[in-house]
Formats: sequence, structure tokens, C-alpha cells
Amino acid sequence: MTEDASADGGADRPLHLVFMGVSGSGKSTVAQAVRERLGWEFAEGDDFHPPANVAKMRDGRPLTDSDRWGWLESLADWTAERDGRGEPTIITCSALRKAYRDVLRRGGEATFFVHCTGDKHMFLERMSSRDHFMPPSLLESQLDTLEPLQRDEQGMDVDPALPVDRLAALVLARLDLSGRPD
Ligand SMILES: Nc1ncnc2c1ncn2[C@@H]1O[C@H](COP(=O)(O)OP(=O)(O)OP(=O)(O)O)[C@@H](O)[C@H]1O
Ligand SMILES: O=C(O)[C@H](O)[C@@H](O)[C@H](O)[C@H](O)CO
Repeated sequence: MTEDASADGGADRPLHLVFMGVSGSGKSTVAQAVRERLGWEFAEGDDFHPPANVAKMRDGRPLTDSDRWGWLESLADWTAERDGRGEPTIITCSALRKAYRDVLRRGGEATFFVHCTGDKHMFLERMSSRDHFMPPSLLESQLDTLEPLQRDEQGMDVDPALPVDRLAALVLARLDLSGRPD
């Protein structure tokens, strides 16, 4: 279990939702569903990778810490800019290690992680049936790097075996947020 978060982070700060998890875990899909309901500003973490990182993954080579720091910082900067204007945000980012999440938390005081975590065979199957630069062969290295959310981190786990609408509803309910009517 991880700590609860209130929608305003407890101090009238804008909330920043980070959908995290290994490749193929469904973070982009669920984040989009939540974005549609909340209408908040959104950033897809993959769009912030320098071309060298994308080329490396496309070649089937896992990223290292040093490949990731600058990328994480650019996502934190994007968030901080909006935090400064009082705007809540939604981002997707694998955020596999706690140290990576520490960088993202610099983007705003009220940062809440939604960890898409579940059956690796399901992830593998989903990765194999989509058109994406990330090869399924990299899933194992993602799982090796993954550090689940720890007790002192604000966030929740969701199981991407559930339907997307249900997942979005769980996130909104946990944060006491109401979405736009369908
Ligand atoms: N809850 C779900 N139910 C059914 N299919 C899903 C669900 N979530 C995701 N998918 C499908 O699984 C595949 C992987 O999802 P998605 O691209 O959102 O994962 P991701 O974690 O963002 O991956 P990556 O980080 O590699 O981009 C997609 O084809 C998506 O349509
Ligand atoms: O930290 C990483 O290794 C990367 O973020 C990967 O997770 C990919 O970007 C993503 O899975 C492909 O979409």
C-alpha cells in the first residue's frame, strides 16, 4: 500500500498524475482515458525521448540510467512550468525506479503515480500485436529495472487486465475527482 493523496496535494497545489509501468503495461491507454475525462494538459513521455534513445530501443538495446536522466528532467521541467501556473497535468512515463520518480516529483509538490502492473504474458502479447518502436524483447529488461511504488510514495496500483473505462473510473474515484459526463 502507498500513501493516499488528496486531489490538491493538501496545499492547494495542482495535481500531477504520472501513469507509470513497464512497456506495454497500458499506461498511455489509461492516461488517455483519464485525460478525456479531466481535460488536463497531457504529455506522452515517449515524445520527450531524444532520437538516440528511440534508436537504441528500436535496436533492442535497453536504456541505461544515463540515457534516462535528461529525459526525466525534461518531463519534470514540462510539469514544473505548468505547476508554476497552477495547472494540473497528466503524463506517461515508465518511471521504473524510485530515483527516476524522485526526478519527476521535482515537477510539482502534488505528484501522484498510477502504476499499471500485472501479468507480463499479457503485456508481451499486447506488445506483439501493436505497431510500436519498442520491441517485445525489451520487456524483460524493463521488469528487471522496475522498482514498485514504495510505502512513502503517493500513488496507486491498477491492473491493466481490467477494461480501460473501469481503470479510468478507479483512478478518478481514488482521487475524488469527477470527470466530464460522457
Ligand atoms: N486495459 C486494457 N485493455 C485492453 N487492451 C489494452 C488495455 N490497456 C492497454 N491495452 C492495449 O495494450 C497495448 C499496450 O498499451 P499501451 O501502448 O497503452 O502501453 P504503454 O505502457 O503505454 O506502452 P509503451 O510504454 O511501450 O508505449 C496497446 O495495444 C493497447 O491498446
Ligand atoms: O524507460 C524506458 O526504458 C523507456 O521509457 C521505455 O519504457 C519506453 O519509452 C517505452 O516503454 C516505449 O514506449
